[in-house]
Amino acid sequence: METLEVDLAERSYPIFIGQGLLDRADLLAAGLPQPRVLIVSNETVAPLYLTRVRAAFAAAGVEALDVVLPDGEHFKDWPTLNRIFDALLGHRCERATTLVALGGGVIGDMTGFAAACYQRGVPFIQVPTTLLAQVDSSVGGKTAINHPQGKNMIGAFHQPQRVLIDTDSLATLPAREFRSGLAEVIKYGLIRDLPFLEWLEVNLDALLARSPAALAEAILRSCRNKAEVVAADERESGERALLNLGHTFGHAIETGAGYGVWLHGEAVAAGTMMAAELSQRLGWIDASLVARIGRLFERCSLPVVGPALGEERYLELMAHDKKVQGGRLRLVLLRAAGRAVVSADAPVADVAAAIAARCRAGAVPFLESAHG
Ligand SMILES: NC(=O)c1ccc[n+]([C@@H]2O[C@H](COP(=O)([O-])OP(=O)(O)OC[C@H]3O[C@@H](n4cnc5c(N)ncnc54)[C@H](O)[C@@H]3O)[C@@H](O)[C@H]2O)c1
Ligand SMILES: O=C(O)C(=O)C[C@@H](O)[C@H](O)[C@H](O)COP(=O)(O)O
Ligand SMILES: [Zn+2]
Repeated sequence: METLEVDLAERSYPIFIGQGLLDRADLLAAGLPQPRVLIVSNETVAPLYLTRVRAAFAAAGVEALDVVLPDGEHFKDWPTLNRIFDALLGHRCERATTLVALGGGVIGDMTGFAAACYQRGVPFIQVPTTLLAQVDSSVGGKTAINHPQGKNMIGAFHQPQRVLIDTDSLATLPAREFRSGLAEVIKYGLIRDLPFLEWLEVNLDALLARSPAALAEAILRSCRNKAEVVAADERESGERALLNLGHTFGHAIETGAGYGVWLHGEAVAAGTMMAAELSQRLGWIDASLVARIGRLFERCSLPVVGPALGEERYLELMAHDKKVQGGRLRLVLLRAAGRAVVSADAPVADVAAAIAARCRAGAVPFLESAHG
C-alpha cells in the first residue's frame, strides 16, 4: 500500500492506495468521532461493494447505516441530495456521525456536499470506485451538485478525513467509464508534469489493459500531482485553477448536451482539444503539440471534437464558469507540453474560432466499436 498526504495544516489527511482496501476495517474505522457512519452509494455500486464495506465497519464495532441513491450525473441534483439529508435525519444522526462516499465522482461530490451542510458540517471519508474518482474527484475537497444552467454550481469546499483507494474495484468498471477517467490522468501531464505525460505515452497500452502495475503507478502519480496543487492553493485562488484545463469548454458540453450524455472525462477531452486549438491560434504552442495531445486521447477512444451546439451557445454556457471575473472569461491554456497558464487575454473571436474548429455536427462522445 502507498500513502500520500494532502498537507493542509489542521485539515491535512492521508490518501491510501492499494489492493483490498475495501476490507480494511483499520483504515475505514480509524479515529471515528463516534462508532456510527452513514455510507452513501448508488444502485450500481452498492450491489458490488456495500456488503463488504459494511462488514469491515461491523468488524471494527461501527454501526454502518446506508442510503442508496439512483445512478447518474442527472441525479447530481437537489432532490437526490435531499435523500441523504432524509436518511441522516431519519436515523437521528448527530454531528459526530461520519459520512462515507462509496462510488464514483457523483457520489463523492454529493456526499461531500451533504457532509459540508448537515448540521453545518460533519466529517466524511472518500472511498472512490471509478478511475476518475480515484485520480481526481476524491482528493481536494471540491463538493457540489449541478444546476440546469451549469455544472457544480452549488457546492462547498469541505475536505475529507481520508481517502481510501482500492484499485481492485476498477475490475468491474465499464470500459467507457475507465477511459473517461484517463482524460483527467492525461490532464496532470499536460498542465504540470511532462515526465508523467511521457510515461503515459509509453505505458498507455498497459494502462488500457488495466495492468495492475501501470494502474498503481498512474493513480499514485495523479494523486501526488493533485495533492501538491491542493496543498498549495486549497480554494483555487491561483495554481489550482490549472486543474480546470479543458473544463470551461467541457462543462459547456456536459450542460449543453444534457447531463450524462457526455461523460465528464469525454467532455474534458474534447474541451482540452479546444483549449489546445486556442493556444495554437494565440501562437503559444505549435500544431505538433495539438496533434500529439489528440493522438493520446484517440488511443483512449476519447473524443477530440465536441458536439455542434453552436459557438454562441458554447460562449453563453461558458459565461457561467466559476473562473469568470468581472464578466471576463479566464481560460486554462497551454504554453508547452507540461505547462499551463490561466489567461484572460484570448479574444472572444479566437475562442469562438477554436470552438468552431473543434466541434462537429453528429460528434459522439465515444466510439462503441473501440471499447472492449
Ligand atoms: N470534486 C472534484 O474535484 C471533481 C473532479 C473531477 C470530476 N468531478 C465530478 O465527478 C463526476 C464524474 O465522476 P465519475 O466519472 O466517477 O462518474 P460517476 O460517479 O457517474 O461514475 C461512473 C459510473 O460508474 C459506476 N461505477 C462506479 N464505480 C464502479 C465500479 N467499481 N464498478 C462498476 N461501476 C462503477 C457508477 O455507478 C456510474 O454509473 C462528475 O460529476 C464530475 O463533475 C469532481
Ligand atoms: O479539483 C479541482 O480543482 C478541479 O478543478 C478538478 C476538476 O477535474 C473537477 O472536474 C472540478 O469539479 C471542476 O471544478 P469546478 O470548480 O469548475 O466545478
Ligand atoms: Zn474534472
